[in-house]
Amino acid sequence: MAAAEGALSFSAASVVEDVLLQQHGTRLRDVDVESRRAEEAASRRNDAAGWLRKMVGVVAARDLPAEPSEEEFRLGLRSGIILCNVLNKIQSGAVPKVVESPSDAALIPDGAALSAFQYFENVRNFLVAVQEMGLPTFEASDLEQGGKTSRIVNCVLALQSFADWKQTGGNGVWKFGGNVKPTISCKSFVRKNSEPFSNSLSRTSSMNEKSLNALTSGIDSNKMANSGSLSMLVRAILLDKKPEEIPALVESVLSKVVEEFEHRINNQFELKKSTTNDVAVSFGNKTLVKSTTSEKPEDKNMMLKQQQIFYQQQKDVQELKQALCTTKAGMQFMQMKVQEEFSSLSLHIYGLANAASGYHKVLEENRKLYNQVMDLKGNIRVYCRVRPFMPGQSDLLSTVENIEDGIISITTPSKHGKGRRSFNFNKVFGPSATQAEVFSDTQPLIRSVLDGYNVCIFAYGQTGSGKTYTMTGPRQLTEQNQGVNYRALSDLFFLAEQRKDIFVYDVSVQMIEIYNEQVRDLLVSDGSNRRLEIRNSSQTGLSVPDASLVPVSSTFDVIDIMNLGHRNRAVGATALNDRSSRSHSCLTVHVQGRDLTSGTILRGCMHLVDLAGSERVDKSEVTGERLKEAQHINKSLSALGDVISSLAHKNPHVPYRNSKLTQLLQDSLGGQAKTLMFVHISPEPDALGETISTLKFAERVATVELGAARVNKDSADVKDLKEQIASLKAALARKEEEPKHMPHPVSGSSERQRRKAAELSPFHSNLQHADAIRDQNSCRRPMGDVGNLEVFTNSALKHKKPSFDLDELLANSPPWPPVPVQSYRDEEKEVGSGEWVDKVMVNKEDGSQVENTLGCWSTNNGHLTDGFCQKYLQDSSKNFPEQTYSMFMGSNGFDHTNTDDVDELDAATSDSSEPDLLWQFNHAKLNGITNGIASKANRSTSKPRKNPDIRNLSSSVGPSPSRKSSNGVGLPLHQNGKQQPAIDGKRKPGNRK
Ligand SMILES: Nc1ncnc2c1ncn2[C@@H]1O[C@H](COP(=O)(O)OP(=O)(O)OP(=O)(O)O)[C@@H](O)[C@H]1O
Repeated sequence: MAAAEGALSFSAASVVEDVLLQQHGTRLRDVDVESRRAEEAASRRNDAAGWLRKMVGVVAARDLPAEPSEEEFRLGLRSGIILCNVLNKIQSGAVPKVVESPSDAALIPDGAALSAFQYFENVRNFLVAVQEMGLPTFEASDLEQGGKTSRIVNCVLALQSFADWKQTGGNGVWKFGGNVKPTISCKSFVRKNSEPFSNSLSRTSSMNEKSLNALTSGIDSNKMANSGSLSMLVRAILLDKKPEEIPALVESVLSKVVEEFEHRINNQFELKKSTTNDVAVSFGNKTLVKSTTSEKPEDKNMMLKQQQIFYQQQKDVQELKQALCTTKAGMQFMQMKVQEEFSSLSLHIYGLANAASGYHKVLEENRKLYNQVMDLKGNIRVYCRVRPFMPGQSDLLSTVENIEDGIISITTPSKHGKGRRSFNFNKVFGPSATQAEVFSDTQPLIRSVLDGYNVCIFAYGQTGSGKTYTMTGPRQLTEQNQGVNYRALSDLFFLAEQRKDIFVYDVSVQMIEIYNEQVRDLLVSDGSNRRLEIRNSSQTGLSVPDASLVPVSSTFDVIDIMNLGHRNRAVGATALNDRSSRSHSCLTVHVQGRDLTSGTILRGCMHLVDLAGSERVDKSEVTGERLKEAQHINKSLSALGDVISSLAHKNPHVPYRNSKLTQLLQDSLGGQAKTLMFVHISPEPDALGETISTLKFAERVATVELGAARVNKDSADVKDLKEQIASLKAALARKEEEPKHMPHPVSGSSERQRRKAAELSPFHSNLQHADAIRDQNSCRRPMGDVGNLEVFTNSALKHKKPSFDLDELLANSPPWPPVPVQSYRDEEKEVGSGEWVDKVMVNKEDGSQVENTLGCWSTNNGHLTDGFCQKYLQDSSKNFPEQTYSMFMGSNGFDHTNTDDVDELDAATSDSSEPDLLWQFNHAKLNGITNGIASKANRSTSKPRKNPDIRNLSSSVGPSPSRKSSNGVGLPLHQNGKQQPAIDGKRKPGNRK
């Protein structure tokens, strides 16, 4: 409250006074309050001046008259000397240094100015001391003209009161007001007023004064104490008031005073605020505006406080600046760090980008290496699969004796009871192998397709051996028994998905069928049966550009597509297999991959071929249309064999155009293409002939085509052959002990036959050679002693050429396709000696072959016995099946056959005569032997053939019913279908079924 009061520039008394004047001014005018106030003020001034003079003495207070006017009073005290000295008298040392008036003012130049300054010091020191003593003060400006003298008077009188209190011993706490003697005497006041007024005033004063004093004491008791004018005013107001009116009056005055007080406080507060702002602004501008510097102590305090606040604020600002600097430095540091991290990150990213491109290169390299490994494994791989017995065949004994490490051993009957023949493949799957197991080794090829390679997977085998099962699956298809086709495509999608960050692949499929050498689209939905052309030089890169090309993106698409294909596929019923497919079906998957980084386009193509079964015509009991189908099938399979054979020998010309099948597969056979052949065999004993033929061919393909593995395989063969040569030598040595001459019962007819063939043939030049061969025949040994025709063939070659040429050897191995051996059981009965298969081969492949072969061989060593030749020729004269013929012709004659013309093919078979056949066979084998590889000379000499018999014979492919007699010699039939009489009369008569 004291602080608040100190800050106020007005007193509560003045406020009350003003309020009372405002409310009752008009009435007060009547009582001349102003004059009375002036009178009262003069009286109090005189009291104060008198007391001061008394205290400091008249001399010292020479400027202060005893009854001074307001002006005199102010000027008298203006130097502050009197006031300071009086104060020091009351309380010594209250003002430590009092600036005294110079004794001679003239000594001081510009003394007035200096004095004013010094006086101001005195006044200020006085006011500070008085304030510290708790006495009412005034303001320094009150000593100037216009100032409030009454406040100075109040202060002096309060000082007097204090001095009196001190003089009386200073007991208790001095309290201004309580100790103050009222300076206004009622008497003198009353003296100037009329009696009734005086009475009324005296009557109410005791009570009313108390009320108003109580009213004002709480507000400004110090100042009110000596405020005679206020008392007078109060009295004047209360003069005519009744006692019961006074509370309401007091209440109204009080509320008015509070209102006025609040109003003034607010005004002052506003004023202070603006002053503070001015000061702050001037401080901010670092110029201290003197005019704003209040000389009042409250103002000074305020200023000090403001200064403190200002300094505090400046300090805060400094601190903030410092914090800002620190933050800035921190930010710069962080920026630097971010920069550093950014550059290290860039380096890291750069490294990663490098690594990524390196990874790309590694992937590329990986792909190359992978494919190189695949190449090293061999471009053509051969897997063998054995079908399990069909339901209801549990009582049968399997012909498959053992399967181990890619070697399959087949039980074969021999003269000693039981023989065994082993074949080596890349892999052999037994009857219990699952579809997944079979496919697992195929998977790497799928990867190659995505790497832009062409792949061909085909299933080969006799009818009902499980080709369709391997490639597609059984009729009731489940996820487990899905075949290679489905798995290959889902693997393709899977790998494509895995590579999707590197490559984008488009996959589309075609499905076609080759039936009777006609290409049909299997993906037509309108049932149209249009013949399609195969164009290997097509712009689109598609072999069959007109076939439906259906984009696929999932295994489900593939299943749909293949279901459609299977519905459209020509399926014919045969006696062997009611689902036997008589056409080759080919699902071709075209893959185009775009490298997302380099933009390179890779194109791969995969043929998944389910070949038609190479069934034995006689067993299938087919005629007419079915027979025609069979002939076409065998013809195309032969062509496939020729192509593989040519590729194996790296012939400059590969006879792709000999069949639609090879034409179709041209891009996927040879070159960069990778080929996988699934060879299927049936386990039944009655399929043994087919099984052996199939396996022989397959082994040959595997041996020939395998790259790196070829050496090992070749070595095994060489070793095998060497052993056989050794055994042959031993046999020869034994034979040398026997009689030199043995009459040959069939030599005459044989000679006649051979000569006739030679005459009909345009190749007269070979006659001489044939003679030589005939001569050698007299030295042949019986088959039973020889054991294996192939051995002889190979041995002869070996003998002829000291440096062993494997290719040549292979070229002279049984040709492809291995045409089913006819009625081997019959042959077995007839021959009854030697290793079963080879024996069959000997018997079925006719004596001419052996005659020639051995002739060649004998020419060089001259040790073959007549007994052997006799037996052999005998056998050959009665057994000369056209299958055997075609087996040998397969690799030599198909490239000049008009394969498109089925009727011509039939005519060929019926036009053939036995001598022609015999000659042709001899000629072929002769050339085969003398030239090593199925010679070109043979082909070139065959080409100009004009003789229809010869042409037709050479073009006969596969099991032709017209040539397929029960005696197996392949007696020619006339066009009417009747068999020609045997030339030598020894051939078994009999018609084909
Ligand atoms: N590995 C096997 N497991 C079980 N059943 C098999 C297996 N292989 C083939 N089969 C069954 O044998 C029968 C003949 O098989 P499939 O039709 O596949 O022979 P194919 O060689 O395709 O005959 P074709 O040449 O006439 O088309 C079918 O009923 C088939 O389900």
